[in-house]
Amino acid sequence: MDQNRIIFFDTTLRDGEQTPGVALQVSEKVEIAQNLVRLGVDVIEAGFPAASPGDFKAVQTIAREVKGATICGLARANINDIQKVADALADAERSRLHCFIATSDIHLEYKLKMTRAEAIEKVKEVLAFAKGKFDEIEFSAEDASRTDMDYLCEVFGVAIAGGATTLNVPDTVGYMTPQEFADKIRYIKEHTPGIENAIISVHCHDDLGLANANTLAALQAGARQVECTINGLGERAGNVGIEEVVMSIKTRHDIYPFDVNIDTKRFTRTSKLVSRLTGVAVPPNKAIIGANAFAHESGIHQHGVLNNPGTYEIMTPESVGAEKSAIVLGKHSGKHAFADHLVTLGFVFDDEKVTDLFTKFKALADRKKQVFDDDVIALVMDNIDRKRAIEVIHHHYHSNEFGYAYADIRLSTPEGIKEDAAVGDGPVDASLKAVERVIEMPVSLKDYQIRAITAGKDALGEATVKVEHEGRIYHGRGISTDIITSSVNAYINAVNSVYLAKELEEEAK
Ligand SMILES: CC(=O)SCCNC(=O)CCNC(=O)[C@H](O)C(C)(C)COP(=O)(O)OP(=O)(O)OC[C@H]1O[C@@H](n2cnc3c(N)ncnc32)[C@H](O)[C@@H]1OP(=O)(O)O
Ligand SMILES: CC(C)C(=O)C(=O)O
Repeated sequence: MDQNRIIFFDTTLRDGEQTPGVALQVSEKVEIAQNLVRLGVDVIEAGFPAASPGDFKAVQTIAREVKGATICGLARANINDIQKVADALADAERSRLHCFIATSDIHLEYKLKMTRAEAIEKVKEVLAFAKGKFDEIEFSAEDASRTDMDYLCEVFGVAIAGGATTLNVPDTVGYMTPQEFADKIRYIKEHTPGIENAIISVHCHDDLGLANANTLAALQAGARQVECTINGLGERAGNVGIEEVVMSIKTRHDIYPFDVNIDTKRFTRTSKLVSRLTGVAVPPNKAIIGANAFAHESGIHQHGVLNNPGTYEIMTPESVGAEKSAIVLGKHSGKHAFADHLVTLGFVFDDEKVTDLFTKFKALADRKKQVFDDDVIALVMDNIDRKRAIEVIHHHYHSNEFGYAYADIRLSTPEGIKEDAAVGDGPVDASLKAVERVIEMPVSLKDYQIRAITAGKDALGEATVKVEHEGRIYHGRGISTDIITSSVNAYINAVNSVYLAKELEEEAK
């Protein structure tokens, strides 16, 4: 294999599942594994078969159904665990045993209650048992980064003699710093018998927020396998996220001249899938996959990005499969971004009018965390003396405990006052259907979200909707203590945006 090719070993389904509160079903693990193959990972650590019958089943099912990557199972240094991995991986296209034992003095003394010599004997014994049962054997020295270096090299030498071809150096407790970790990898390369025929792997935890920096430093020092997870999931502060390592290599290829075989355009969708199935939300400010990774809120940045995204973006959102850069209007936004946004909403004004609206926008933004499209539309409407096309005159609904709901609505529309009624699955569905019947405009609901924006029993509920009309997306937002009213208002606001855009288009002709 190419000397600079990095092997990606994904452990979302094993260390990632050790994230507190996460327990995946077999079918969910298979779905994630299939997506990992599409992403291009080389090895999938599908689980720890001795941990539970469910984990055994998951590893076995993935081994049977998921082709295109090596399937790996974790085992302690004991015969029973290794036999379970062998049984679970019997039908794998290519199988790998990942056998580990802790080697630091603190783990040996307090956890395993073994001497250094006994641990070495254990490695010899279990690898002799494993020999011939797998296509590949990986050996990990748990807590390697806090292990005496000469002892670590001795254990690795024994593992290589026992048939291991990948030697993993876990920074189990995320204690390393980049320079120090790189020095350890070089030391291992220079002092481990037989290492020239093996691959050095690293497995970095993020306890000090250094997992990616440590991984990259290890690669520079000669490691060629990276153990990682989707969304940086994993025990405690998690493992290094695959997207961070890959995009560091791709973005700084001048410093990290490595070859990777990962389809980076799949990062965002894979991240969303894993977040949905694990129930672990991705923080908005998370590098590469966070919702804000390509969002710009401040005027100076927005001005730069509008002229050339490269001023503030070191990779394109498309390269990681994210939606295009977002210009978020808020109190730090500037006039360039505001004027650009007016145009995207269909408003074209002279500079004097834009300046006047911008002053009012700044005053509004000082009072609100984020200014949405319908806030801007309302601001414009109030200042250009234009009536909203549709207003609610009356709205009434009722529903029963079986989910059946009825709603009627009376609206003032450009064609006069009109009313209609509808039934639906719940009061929101019935109310929006009633609105659709009245407005007779082909709009389709693309997104609908509801959230409480204040606390307590009288909390305000905010509904946001996205509707599509003739290939364009329009946004609407509504706020009320009654979430059905919020939803109807959000929908009507989005429809008003459609009317307004049409009016302005007509005027421009
Ligand atoms: C750094 C890592 O992430 S390692 C992977 C960690 N992942 C997990 O632990 C998840 C799955 N684990 C489990 O379901 C359980 O811990 C099991 C099924 C593996 C074991 O459960 P139990 O038998 O109840 O043991 P328990 O978890 O309390 O203690 C761990 C035992 O494994 C032993 N052990 C720990 N690591 C190793 C090792 N690498 N090799 C051999 N034995 C080990 C401990 O000494 C202890 O043995 P003891 O029971 O004889 O004292
Ligand atoms: C099993 C090993 C590789 C591990 O998860 C760790 O040390 O963190």
